[in-house]
Amino acid sequence: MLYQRVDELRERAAERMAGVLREAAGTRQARVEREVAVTRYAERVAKFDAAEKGLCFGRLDRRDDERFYIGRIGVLDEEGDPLLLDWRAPAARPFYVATAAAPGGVRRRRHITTRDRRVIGLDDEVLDGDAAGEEGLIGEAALLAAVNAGRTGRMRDIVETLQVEQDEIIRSGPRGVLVVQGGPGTGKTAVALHRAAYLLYTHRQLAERGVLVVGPNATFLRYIGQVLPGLGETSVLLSTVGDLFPGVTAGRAEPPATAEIKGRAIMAEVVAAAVRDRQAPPRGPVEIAYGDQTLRLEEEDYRRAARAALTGPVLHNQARRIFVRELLDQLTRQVAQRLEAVALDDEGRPLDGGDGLGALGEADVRALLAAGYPQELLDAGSVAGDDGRPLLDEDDLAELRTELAAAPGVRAVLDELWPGLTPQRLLSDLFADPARLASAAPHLTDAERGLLSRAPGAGWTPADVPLLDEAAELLGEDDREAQAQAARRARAAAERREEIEYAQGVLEISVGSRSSDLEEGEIPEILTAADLLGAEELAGRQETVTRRTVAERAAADRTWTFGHVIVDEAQELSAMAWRLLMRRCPSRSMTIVGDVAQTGDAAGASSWEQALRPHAGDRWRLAQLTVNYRTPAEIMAAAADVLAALDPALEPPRSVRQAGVPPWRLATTPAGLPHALAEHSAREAAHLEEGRLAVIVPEARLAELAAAVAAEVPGAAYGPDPDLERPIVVLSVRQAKGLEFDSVLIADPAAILTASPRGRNDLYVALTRATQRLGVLHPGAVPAELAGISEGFEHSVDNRPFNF
Ligand SMILES: Nc1ncnc2c1ncn2[C@@H]1O[C@H](COP(=O)(O)OP(=O)(O)OP(=O)(O)O)[C@@H](O)[C@H]1O
Repeated sequence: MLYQRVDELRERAAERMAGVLREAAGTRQARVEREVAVTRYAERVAKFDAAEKGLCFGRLDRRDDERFYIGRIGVLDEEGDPLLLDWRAPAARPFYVATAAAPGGVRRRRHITTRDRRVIGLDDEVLDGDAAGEEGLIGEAALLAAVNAGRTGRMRDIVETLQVEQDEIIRSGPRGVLVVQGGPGTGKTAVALHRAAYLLYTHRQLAERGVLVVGPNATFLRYIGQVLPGLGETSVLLSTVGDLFPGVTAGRAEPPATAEIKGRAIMAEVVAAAVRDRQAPPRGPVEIAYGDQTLRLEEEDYRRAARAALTGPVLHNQARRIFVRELLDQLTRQVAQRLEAVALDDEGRPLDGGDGLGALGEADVRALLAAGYPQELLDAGSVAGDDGRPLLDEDDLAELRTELAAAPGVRAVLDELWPGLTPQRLLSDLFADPARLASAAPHLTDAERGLLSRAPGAGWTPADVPLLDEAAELLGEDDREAQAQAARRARAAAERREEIEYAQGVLEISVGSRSSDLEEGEIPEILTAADLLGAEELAGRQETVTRRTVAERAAADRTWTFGHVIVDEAQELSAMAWRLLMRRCPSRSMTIVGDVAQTGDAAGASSWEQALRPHAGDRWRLAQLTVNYRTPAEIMAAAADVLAALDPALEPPRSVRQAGVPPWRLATTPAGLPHALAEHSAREAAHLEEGRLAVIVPEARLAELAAAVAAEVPGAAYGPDPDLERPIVVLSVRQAKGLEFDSVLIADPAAILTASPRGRNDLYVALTRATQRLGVLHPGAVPAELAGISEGFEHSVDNRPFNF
């Protein structure tokens, strides 16, 4: 019935759209109205399409005999009464929160499973007010089916089985900073994404500024990339911090120790000092070659100009305009005075022609000509008017000034004293010059400054991006940059005008021919772009694929501020990255999700308090997630040992189920590890059939061990941005963060432990990636933290002991 109704509504929307397109739209006003209507109908059609799979997944039977169906979208009948409630609607809420102990008017909750358009399963819970029947899980059967399902390399939405503690976070108001702390597998990522969908549905105005979702790397963003479009939401930009500076591709890797230094809060002061250093007074007077003359700037001249430039809170490049103007004024006066001095005697009378002009240099003569001195007066040897007064009036001085401003010697000195700077130039110059670094970063040690040093043009790293952003805030727009941007905008506007005209043509031809083919009232079966879109919209879509949505406009604009910002794996963010994100969200409407026990990055946070205090003081609220939906209890027990070694005060999350397969470990010889790993990878892969296997290895051994695995299992994915949809993928811990797999093999845990000061956190992350099976291969003795895992894998693949 619901699918039938959705089909009807979809057809009606398509029909209306076709009708609107057939209407003549002669005036501009009529065309605009047509476009608006067409866009609205096109959005409706798209929404119905997105909800096709699992349209309805629940039913609530109330004690008052009312019955509601819950689904991905809301659907009304002819009278406007609800047939299907959107999962985000307030009336749908009991589906997620009603329990046997607190049924809230609900008698029965039904989970409905569909495949294509057929119901293939029902699961009922009777909520009879019996507190003893309280299990703590909502829709247990549907939930367990979801968590046990094989993984595909793409995250799925969880609207059908959201749990109470998750629902509370998702529906929490948008204001202020909400921190969601939870152990591995507690659904933090899933909750963050559903919260984005909920906020966009409930607070429509958020769509205008869009929502930013920040994740740790490109692989992770691809992993979660389908969830929001699947929920019908597109006003969301997914990005890493490293991608938030338009025009810079932060593709270079660097040692973790360097990234750690770049992430420290003190780097804000280093960048500010680096900017100030570019405004430093010269040591002693500066001589400027100007034609065949030499002009001279005293330190005091510099200081006067700098004082004028820096009155009030101005940015470096804006201040430069004032500085340049002041210094040019001074130089103009200097040249003018010199001209007058050589041309007039002490009483202001013109000098004798021969002597006076003899004292003038070639540049002076040129300047005088440029300043409007009549050639004949110069020829006559006089530089003053008949009345004996100098002829350098305001206009003459202005011209002289223009000439000075264009003189290469003058430009070079101005550039030296107060250069126009882009963030890129500021940082390249800083990192390439030990003297600049020493001056801007006196609080770093020589060794730390050494780590920051690099040749210009080496390429940017993700940790550079917050520094570039910081610099951009202090520099303001560089003149050249502003000009280039204005030119780009003008070009884009011209191209867009052309495209609109072209699209209008396409639309008219297309609508004309289609409508003539159609019977009265018939709608076209296959909708083309022209059926769906108005000319302007069509032009917009053709313009460039990346300029279509709010999210994409936001991605191209460094100064864009978002309606809401969601940060995933937020524990990894450095202090400098936090500063950048806070600038993108002045309203501080933010959701921050993560687990401080999983922090692997040396620049990351060890407490939320420490990360957030500088930006939000104590004005942030904490919500906790406590149930692990990913890692089975057997594997979580092994991970808990590592967590206890990390900090005995930390509580592991409670697993929602057992897998029935205990984790195993196996000792190998150091030389035998690659071979053993490859063999076990092949066995696990064969065992898994449909699911996904991850082999997690120490970062330093990634290339070597991945090659060994790929030699045994062709098609295994690895590399900087591996394809997670392949059956086997070899990853470092850093790459595996936030991801999950049916089965996981960990190689050389001792090397993971010792690779960084946060080695235990890393091992904890690696151990908690599996949804079903876990094996550990350790060359030599087992690290103490893993001694609790039973040796040998008789419970695992094929019950045969297997030793290398
Ligand atoms: N209510 C739920 N119903 C079904 N599946 C769920 C539910 N909550 C979480 N899951 C599943 O549990 C798994 C872990 O979720 P998610 O990746 O969001 O956890 P996380 O807290 O971000 O983990 P980590 O900190 O390890 O990155 C996912 O497969 C997710 O779909």
